[in-house]
Amino acid sequence: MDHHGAGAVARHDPQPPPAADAVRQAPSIVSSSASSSQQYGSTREFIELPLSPVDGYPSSKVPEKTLSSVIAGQHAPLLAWEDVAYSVKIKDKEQSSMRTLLHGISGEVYPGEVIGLLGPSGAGKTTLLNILAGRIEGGMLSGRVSFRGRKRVPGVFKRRVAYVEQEDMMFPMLTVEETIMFAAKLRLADRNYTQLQKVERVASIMHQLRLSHVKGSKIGDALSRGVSGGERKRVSIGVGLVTDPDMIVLDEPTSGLDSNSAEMVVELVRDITRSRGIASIMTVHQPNANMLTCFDRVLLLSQGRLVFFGSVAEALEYFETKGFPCPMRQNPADFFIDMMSLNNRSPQDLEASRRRIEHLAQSFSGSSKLTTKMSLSYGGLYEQRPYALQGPTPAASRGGVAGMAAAASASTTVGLRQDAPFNWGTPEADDAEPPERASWLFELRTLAQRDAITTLRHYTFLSAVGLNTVSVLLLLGLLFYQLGREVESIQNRIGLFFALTLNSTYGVMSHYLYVYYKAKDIMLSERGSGSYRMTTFYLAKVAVYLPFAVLSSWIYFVGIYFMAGLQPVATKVFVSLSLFTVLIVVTLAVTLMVGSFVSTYDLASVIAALTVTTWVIFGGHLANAGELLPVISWMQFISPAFYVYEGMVRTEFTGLELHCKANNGLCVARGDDVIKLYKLDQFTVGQCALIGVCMAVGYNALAYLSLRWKAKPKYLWI
Ligand SMILES: Nc1ncnc2c1ncn2[C@@H]1O[C@H](COP(=O)(O)OP(=O)(O)OP(=O)(O)O)[C@@H](O)[C@H]1O
Repeated sequence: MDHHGAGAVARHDPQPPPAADAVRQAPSIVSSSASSSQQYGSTREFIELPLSPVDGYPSSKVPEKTLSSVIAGQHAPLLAWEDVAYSVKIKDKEQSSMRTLLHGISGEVYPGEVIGLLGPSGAGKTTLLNILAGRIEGGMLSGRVSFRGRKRVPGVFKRRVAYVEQEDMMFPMLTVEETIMFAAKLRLADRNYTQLQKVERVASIMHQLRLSHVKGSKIGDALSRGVSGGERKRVSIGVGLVTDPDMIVLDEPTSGLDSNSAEMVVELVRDITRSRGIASIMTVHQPNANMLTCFDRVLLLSQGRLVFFGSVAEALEYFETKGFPCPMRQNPADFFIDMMSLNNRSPQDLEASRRRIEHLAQSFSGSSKLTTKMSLSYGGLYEQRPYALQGPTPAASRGGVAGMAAAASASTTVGLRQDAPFNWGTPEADDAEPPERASWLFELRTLAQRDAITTLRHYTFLSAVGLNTVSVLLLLGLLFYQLGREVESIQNRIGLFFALTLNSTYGVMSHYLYVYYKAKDIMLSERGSGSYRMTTFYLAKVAVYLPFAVLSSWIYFVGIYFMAGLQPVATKVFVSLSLFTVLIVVTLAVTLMVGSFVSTYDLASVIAALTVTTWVIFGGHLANAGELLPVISWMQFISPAFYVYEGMVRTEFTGLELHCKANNGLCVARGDDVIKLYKLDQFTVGQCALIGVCMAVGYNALAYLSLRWKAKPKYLWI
């Protein structure tokens, strides 16, 4: 049977299909956020569904408000894509060439529909999903994608589409409720939603995703036990749902889950899709037969080519007409994957499988192109959607493969009137403006609050900082204990300031670089959805990290100062501590700059260590500041350690009277002479402090700019 044949086009007003007819369960509306236009599935009522699966095909739960209204009233696809092709440059030995990962893929998804992207490994599922979600970077992209009948506006699209990544990017130390609540606070404008409304929305999402019983549990990770993998995935979905999106895009939501959890995730996505009248597209590596029944349509990909796009029942029938019937009792998904996989067992098998895939892709491309053209180029005509908007009937789900095939024959293809012509040009006014976002101050407060909680619950980090503080205090305090005023104490005093400079810079870099990378990974994922601004992210980090860094270093600085018996003069203590604080601020800024600029933690830690080493080498202690070769002497002037070290040494030695044991002509009895001897008299203490403050401001500005530059998504849009 040719599904696209003109004979199959039902040119009549759309009628609810049998699956929707079977709906008899009255939904209860618990909240409403009607934001979309009528044409694109405006039934955005938050409809609470019974939460446990019912016997048979779950579409019996689909409320009339959603599926039937989608079919009867909302005609245009939510997202449509035409001739999408994608290639990347690959380097093979000396030569570089282009490799095409997707060959002219077309399709569309309607409100209320769940689409499954299936195919063997390497078929291009994730690539296609990323293109449709507006998350593809690099390479060459062509074709057209429309959202709500118009060309996509990146700023609007990314806030109307929830993208659930394969890796769950969440803070392990936050609870389930906190994770979704922070997402709600950051993504919903504080002007438009009260705190109570956000709390209610979060509670409702947790209820719908069956997370209420674990709302107080931590997310966890490989190092700390938290919620189960299935629950974590549902939290990721919940985070995406807080903005009440028009579509959810999920990359391998079942990966790493046991079959029960995987099924539950897919079923919940289907329920949410139906109840909210939104659309869902997901890649699933190997769905079982039950999961397959959750997909209204499957898009089968092999070798980057479209092999089939339609309901499972239609796919089975289609393959049968092509001479490939699905064996009895075989999971249709496994059958599809077998049909689309290259068989490497022997050269003959490989060739045969290659020909089969080629044949299937070619057979489908002619027919699919026809329907795509029909669906994209109408103008008030009655047109047929390639496939009816209906899941397999209850008979299909209960009857396995045979049931599905029977359902396919029995199904009535619904002709849909597509009133609104596609327009690939300028978006409509209401689609051009992104939804209002949280105010700058509210966002900063929320991010700082989240950072403070995650840092305070990061026990490994806190232990590392605590251990460093205590061990440095004891080690340096005892090593330089009560230096006295003998002339030998000059070396110890100089050594102590060097040790303090060295330790504070290494300590800050090593501790904060690691936590920053963890937070940056989550930020990059959240940035893809336009969750918050870069300024608030950066300032929140500084606002939370700086007090930790400064307080911990104050503890050992003040302790060591008095243990070593440095000059107990209030102004000297204050000036030295201030200079030391400036060094901590600059070091943190450079840490954030390296962390923002360098993509991987491994490389960043090497660069950070190199930076600190250079600072310390040119810090004025290891080499006499006045004796350096002119070609490298300038490096001391860009080292913050040099100014801080010089400032602290000058503060301590100014006015210091030392005792010479024997007057053998080598004794330097005045601290001021020591400063001259070490050539640490190039700048006054005030100048050192001022230059340090300027460096703190400059490095922070550079850190922010590099973050902006590197974190700016470079997605390709068509
Ligand atoms: N940027 C890239 N450069 C080169 N090759 C790439 C790139 N991105 C993807 N590929 C290749 O394109 C093919 C399709 O990748 P994709 O991740 O989309 O497959 P998939 O169907 O999602 O596979 P899986 O189910 O194993 O995740 C693979 O062979 C992959 O190696």
